[in-house]
Amino acid sequence: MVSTATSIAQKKFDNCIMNASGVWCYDEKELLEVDKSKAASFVTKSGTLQARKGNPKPRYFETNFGSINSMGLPNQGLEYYLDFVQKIQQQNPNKTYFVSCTGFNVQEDVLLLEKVENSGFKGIVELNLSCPNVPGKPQTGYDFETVDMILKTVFENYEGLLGVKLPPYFDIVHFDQMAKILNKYPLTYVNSVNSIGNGLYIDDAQEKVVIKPKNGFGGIGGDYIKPTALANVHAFYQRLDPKIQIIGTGGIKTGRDVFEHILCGASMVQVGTALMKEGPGVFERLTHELEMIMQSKGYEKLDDFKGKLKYIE
Ligand SMILES: O=C1NC(=O)NC(C(=O)O)N1
Repeated sequence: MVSTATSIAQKKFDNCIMNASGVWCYDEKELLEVDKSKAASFVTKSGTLQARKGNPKPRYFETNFGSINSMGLPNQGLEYYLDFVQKIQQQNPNKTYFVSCTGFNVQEDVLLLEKVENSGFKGIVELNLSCPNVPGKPQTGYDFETVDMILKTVFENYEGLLGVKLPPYFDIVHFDQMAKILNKYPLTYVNSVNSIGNGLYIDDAQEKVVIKPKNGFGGIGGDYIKPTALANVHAFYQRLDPKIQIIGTGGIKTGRDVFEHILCGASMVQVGTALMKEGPGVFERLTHELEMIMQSKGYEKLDDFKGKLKYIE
């Protein structure tokens, strides 16, 4: 009998597949639907200090190969998500939940994590360092000195479980430099990747972009980004202290994609575009497909193949 169970920071999950922050996690209704699905857990939309309306619509568009979005961090505010998770935690005391948050500067990041600690939240925090869609705001994950300073400052006070959501990197030297910084801190996990920022999708018939914000520039997800996602998962798996686990996000729409992310070193995978297209039923399908692949290969548990990607000698 195969098992798709996994653990992050000794927190056990009966499955290794969950939602990606930003998808099906905006409000209580969506979060409850993911909670009731076959997903291992849920992560909330990145909460900011104040609730945000986000960018003008249309701000999300699906293509045959994925999606483009410039949501602009629409969210109910961190406290809404903390209150909701506290409530649902009472009903499921043995389940570990994830709350995502993001500040617009280090002071905000510290404030957000203070709010988390004061709320008594006992799950895992995902600090989003990679939203590409707030006009005028950079993707923090590409500013290495700032990431170093944020983590140094945050860990001076925060003592809970903390993961970071990173943008995709495209240069081996950047993997080296980023891993050197991340290895200095007691991180629970690194989540690679967020969308590939500032792509452009065009409607040829209308000769027009398909989303309104930023003249059509938006984060790319789906099939387009799987090779990049797998490379980032494996690059950090190769470089990070084994105490820092990897969550793989990007391009997952079949059990094979889940299998490949785990083969690259992921302990958990998150689903964005495919969840947006299919709804929370996607978790049951992906779990079944992964189980079939494991069975056909004689693997009983994730550790039988996690991180065991072979190279050509
Ligand atoms: O981190 C994010 N990544 C995305 O691709 N989009 C959202 C957003 O725009 O809110 N945030």
